[in-house]
Amino acid sequence: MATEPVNVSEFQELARLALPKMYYDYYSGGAEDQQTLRENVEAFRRITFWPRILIDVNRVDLSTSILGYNISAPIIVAPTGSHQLAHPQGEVATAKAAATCNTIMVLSFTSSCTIEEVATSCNAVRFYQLYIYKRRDIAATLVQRAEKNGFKAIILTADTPRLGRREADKKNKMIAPQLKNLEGLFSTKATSDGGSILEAYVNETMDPSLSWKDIEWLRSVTKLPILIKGVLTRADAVKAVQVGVDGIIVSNHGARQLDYSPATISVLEEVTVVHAVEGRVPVLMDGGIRRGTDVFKALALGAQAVLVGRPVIYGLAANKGEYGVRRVLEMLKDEFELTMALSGCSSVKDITRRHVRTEHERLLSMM
Ligand SMILES: Cc1cc2nc3c(=O)[nH]c(=O)nc-3n(C[C@H](O)[C@H](O)[C@H](O)COP(=O)(O)O)c2cc1C
Ligand SMILES: CCCCCCC(=O)C(=O)O
Repeated sequence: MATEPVNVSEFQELARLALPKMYYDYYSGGAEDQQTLRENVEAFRRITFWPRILIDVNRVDLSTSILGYNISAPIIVAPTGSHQLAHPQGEVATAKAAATCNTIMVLSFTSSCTIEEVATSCNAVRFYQLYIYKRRDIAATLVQRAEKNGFKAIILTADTPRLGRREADKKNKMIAPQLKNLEGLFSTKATSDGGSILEAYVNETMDPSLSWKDIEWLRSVTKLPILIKGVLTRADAVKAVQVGVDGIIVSNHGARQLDYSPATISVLEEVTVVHAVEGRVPVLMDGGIRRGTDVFKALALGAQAVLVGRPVIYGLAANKGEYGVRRVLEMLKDEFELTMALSGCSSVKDITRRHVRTEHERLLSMM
């Protein structure tokens, strides 16, 4: 592609050209038949707008706040692993872009750069994403390091008792992550029987017995707010509120875990995660956000903000580092701003359920 990308999706092809096949497949792939991977994007396309006219949109304010932190737009960097496979500056470049765009970065447990490197690189508001290994002391140590280094919340990813079946990774014999954070604490060596080494590593280390009662344990090792990532059902949303989490992330892990789980935008309201929660804690969502219109749709259906995974990596990988990530975030913000103006919303608070029509409503209207 000779010209500069004009939308977020165009970064994907640049990333494909820039990356070794093993890494590109790891970043872009989903589980098994990749049905949920396609659906995460397609489900947004089935939602249409009910725009309002003759409303003063001379000034459009995208800003919002999450857990009390003001951000320039409800678009946050999702936790994704191994950024140094995409660019030598890894998560430091990503964090700097998040800081420039005045948004939150969620640093992955599987980051290539350390908690300390990211913390000292810039002043982005940072949350820390946690996986819990069989060796619980690892989680406790990392949470405490994140807290000491100014991270503002813990995101517990709860959808990965084992790794999803990612067939490209099996064929490519995907390597295990280089987890610099674990140096001196825990080995990242693993052997596989000829398939994905990453998968073998995860299945050896992750604690599949993790359960709701462990939230209490996590509370006992940190004062930071705890958000649960991976909620897809009303029952789990209710449970999460009952056990006292400080926020919920509706996510299917970018379709990398259980194939044929629903597209996240389709359950955000439909499974009434939002209704179940009834405003008691913030509800965020991720999966398939590729346009500013997607951000608007997610907010109209009750999310307070969205997280963006692959597009950030593609921006990073297109040999552009911090600049590429910044461009991705800026493009999404620009498109979101235009969507607000064309829908008659001058602030995020003005976005309501009445601004969108779901597939379900369209079908009902035909009966
Ligand atoms: C390459 C890659 C690595 C990921 N690593 C993590 C991770 O370490 N922890 C986590 O909670 N989620 C991880 N995720 C899931 C993302 O946080 C997020 O849920 C997903 O990417 C959102 O979908 P999107 O890529 O369509 O935006 C990863 C996703 C990708 C694509
Ligand atoms: C402890 C290693 C976890 C690797 C999985 C990273 C991830 O969430 C993903 O690839 O998806």
